[in-house]
Amino acid sequence: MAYEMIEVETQGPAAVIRLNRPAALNALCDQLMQELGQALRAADADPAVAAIILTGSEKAFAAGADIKEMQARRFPDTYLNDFIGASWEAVLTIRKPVIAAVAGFALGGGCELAMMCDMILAADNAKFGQPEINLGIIPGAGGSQRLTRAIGKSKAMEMVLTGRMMSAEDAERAGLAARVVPVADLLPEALKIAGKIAGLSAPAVAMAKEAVNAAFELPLREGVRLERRLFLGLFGTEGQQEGMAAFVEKRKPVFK
Ligand SMILES: CC(C)=CC(=O)SCCNC(=O)CCNC(=O)[C@H](O)C(C)(C)COP(=O)(O)OP(=O)(O)OC[C@H]1O[C@@H](n2cnc3c(N)ncnc32)[C@H](O)[C@@H]1OP(=O)(O)O
Repeated sequence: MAYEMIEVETQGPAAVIRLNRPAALNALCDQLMQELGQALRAADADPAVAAIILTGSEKAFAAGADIKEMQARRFPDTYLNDFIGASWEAVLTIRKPVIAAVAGFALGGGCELAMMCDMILAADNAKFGQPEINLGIIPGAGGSQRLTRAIGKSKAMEMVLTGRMMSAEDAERAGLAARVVPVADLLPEALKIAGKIAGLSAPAVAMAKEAVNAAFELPLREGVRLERRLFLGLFGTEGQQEGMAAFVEKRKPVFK
């Protein structure tokens, strides 16, 4: 598939999707989001891919939705056409783990896109923010909800109400980013995570992802029930048999 605004390459068991619109700091215009959705679905369907890495440039993961494209939009067309609709939420429909490898600016829709991924690995120059308030709008792709759940009300409120950016170190401390690594190590570290996942039991990985993501959607009791069903369903899988046999036999498991 030929794309104009993203690049896709396979590195070992990982599909690396790179946002590539440098002149606009990877601003997320309609075309880019359409291409991203297609690339994500293709990687999800590819049996050779165990995990997906979504990244940008050293200067910007993405500086948000394309302001120049949004400038002329008016209600009620915005509501009737919901431009932040299916194409923005494609990443939420992907069943394989999606790692956001974030360097530089992750602002507005860029921060929201990163938060829709399963984990955020941050380069030490990453800057997260929801600066929509400076444009006379508010976050529209889940920022007010996901950021608040990730870092708590007070920190999220300060960022959303003032547009203040958060450094990579602060993002790690607050629980937004899993880890901070030197910018030069960002992709290699993301590839290491993908490699580790690729060596595990695929059904267990898929169910682990489903269970953790359910924590954002379900009340505790329902979430625990879902986890229990998934957990019990793994017994008898090749992965469970191999994993437990390997432990008992004091050897490394080999998952297919
Ligand atoms: C998802 C929803 C519902 C909403 C949103 O996401 S709203 C957008 C939120 N994001 C922002 O408000 C960030 C906007 N960008 C900036 O504030 C700055 O560009 C910066 C702080 C990220 C970087 O500043 P810097 O001085 O280093 O670079 P610039 O000269 O400002 O930008 C370079 C180049 O990129 C264009 N650009 C940057 N961000 C966007 C954007 N979000 N949409 C469209 N274009 C963007 C910028 O205009 C410039 O290009 P030109 O020189 O051709 O104008």
